[in-house]
Amino acid sequence: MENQQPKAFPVSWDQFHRDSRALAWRLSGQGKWEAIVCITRGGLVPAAIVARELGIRMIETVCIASYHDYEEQGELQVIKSVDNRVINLDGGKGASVLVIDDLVDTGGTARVVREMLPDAHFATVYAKPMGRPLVDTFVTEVSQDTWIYFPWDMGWQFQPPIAHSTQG
Ligand SMILES: O=P(O)(O)OC[C@H]1O[C@H](OP(=O)(O)OP(=O)(O)O)[C@H](O)[C@@H]1O
Ligand code: HPA
Ligand SMILES: [Mg+2]
Repeated sequence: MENQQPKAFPVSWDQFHRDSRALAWRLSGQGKWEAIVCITRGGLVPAAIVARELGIRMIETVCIASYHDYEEQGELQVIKSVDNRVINLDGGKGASVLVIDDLVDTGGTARVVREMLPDAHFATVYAKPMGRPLVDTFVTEVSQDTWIYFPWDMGWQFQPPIAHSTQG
């Protein structure tokens, strides 16, 4: 599918690992969480890295899909909600829960999860300006007109030399 966003921010596995570990460092000074709720599918990878770094072994998922056709945002679908055993930890509003996703873009996904767990700490690796107010901790901000290319969506491809694209 053709890229709709003017700017591209490609992320390698190595960079994603470093950025997720940087997120864990930022979180490590901010409290103790009993459980991680990761927003699938993009949140699965940073959640694994943060869980390893912070020693959290209770991992729950909330399964949400909104971008059904790569860069086209469709209707937001909650495929699976948060289990009551996790919602009911520590007062029922998520005070001891860390919610993790790969990024916030418009903030639509984060808003839905915040309604489920209003007191949870919300963390993402990347944030765009529209979604940023919904996130408590993130690592890198990119502009709203940037598309982030994650390593699990990418493959090796021949790159034409720069000179070819600058020739008349
Ligand atoms: O802030 P928003 O505008 O809601 O966009 C951010 C969400 O979109 C992507 O998920 P997507 O719905 O594409 O599903 P995926 O995680 O399975 O790729 C991304 O992983 C975030 O969860
Ligand atoms: O910039 C993005 N990259 C990948 N997935 C996304 N889902 C929403 N925004 C993005
Ligand atoms: Mg997602």
